[in-house]
Amino acid sequence: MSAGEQELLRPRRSVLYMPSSNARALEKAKDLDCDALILDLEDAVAPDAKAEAREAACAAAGSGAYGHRELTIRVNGADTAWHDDDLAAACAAGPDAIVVPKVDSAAAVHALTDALERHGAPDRTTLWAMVETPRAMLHAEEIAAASERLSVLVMGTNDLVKELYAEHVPGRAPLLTGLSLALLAARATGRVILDGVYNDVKDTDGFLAECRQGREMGFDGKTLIHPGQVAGANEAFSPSAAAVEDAHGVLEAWEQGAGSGVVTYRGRMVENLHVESARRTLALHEAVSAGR
Ligand SMILES: CC(C)(COP(=O)(O)OP(=O)(O)OC[C@H]1O[C@@H](n2cnc3c(N)ncnc32)[C@H](O)[C@@H]1OP(=O)(O)O)[C@@H](O)C(=O)NCCC(=O)NCCSC(=O)C[C@H](O)C(=O)O
Ligand SMILES: [Mg+2]
Repeated sequence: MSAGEQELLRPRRSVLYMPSSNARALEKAKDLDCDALILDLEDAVAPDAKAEAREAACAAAGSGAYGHRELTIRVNGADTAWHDDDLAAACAAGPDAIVVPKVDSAAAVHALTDALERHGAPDRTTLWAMVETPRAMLHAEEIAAASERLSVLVMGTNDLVKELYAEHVPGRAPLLTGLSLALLAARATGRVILDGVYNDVKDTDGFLAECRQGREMGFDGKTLIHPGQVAGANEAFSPSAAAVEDAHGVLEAWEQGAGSGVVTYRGRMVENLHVESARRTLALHEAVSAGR
């Protein structure tokens, strides 16, 4: 399996944001069952807390205290006074990835990868680009393809709703074009893509419905804002027991019909492309199980 294929199978079902200014949240995250953490310096941190939050995020990234969880730092945007200092500090801390908000062109990605090199970020530190503006939706493919260092696209659905003058509604009809454009770009370029956050931390049914929608659309996982959302996202973005059983059945039926280009399983047509999907389901299941 190539490095790119392995990257696509790394579980990122539950990716939890937390304000880096919140010491309690940083501590609590060490015991949460999420696949990845985004230590935020941007929206969740007040201007007068930015410097302290930066220090806390970098200390956390270098602490080795977060176990298997992928650890990332979200810096402030390129158009802010904090961006350069955030990038320099994050590069020195060397998290698994640096998350950058409001990336809207290939040129922006190039400027970021140049900055990562200039600041001596270790090779293991990749770039996660947040796509959250109309311009980013229209340029999603060139953003995703701009650098091999860019491994993940992250939907910023709050900013997208704001920029579109849209509204948050069940089913997300106003966002479907943008979500689909970003998904197409991620899949066309072999990148991972994470769905946006669900703001109402008390609305479990609404949250689970949005997880299901994201999974059905093809997202690899969901960004989260509260520990109470982790278990639901893990379940929604893991292959279910039924899907795993079905995948084994597809492979068995295919092997029994060796040589013929088409067989049936449980009354369904099975061709080579279905076998590839079944293999992916099993590989994902294995990757998720290995992390437990
Ligand atoms: C949304 C919250 C402000 C809710 O906070 P609160 O009411 O205090 O939550 P609880 O009392 O239910 O908290 C229970 C315990 O869990 C800990 N906690 C809460 N949130 C987190 C978290 N995100 N990570 C880790 N731990 C967390 C509390 O400390 C409590 O612990 P304990 O004391 O032991 O009981 C709050 O959840 C929050 O701040 N969430 C994160 C907000 C955030 O990071 N926002 C920025 C990212 S979203 C975004 O910007 C997306 C994008 O850019 C876009 O455009 O869409
Ligand atoms: Mg945003």
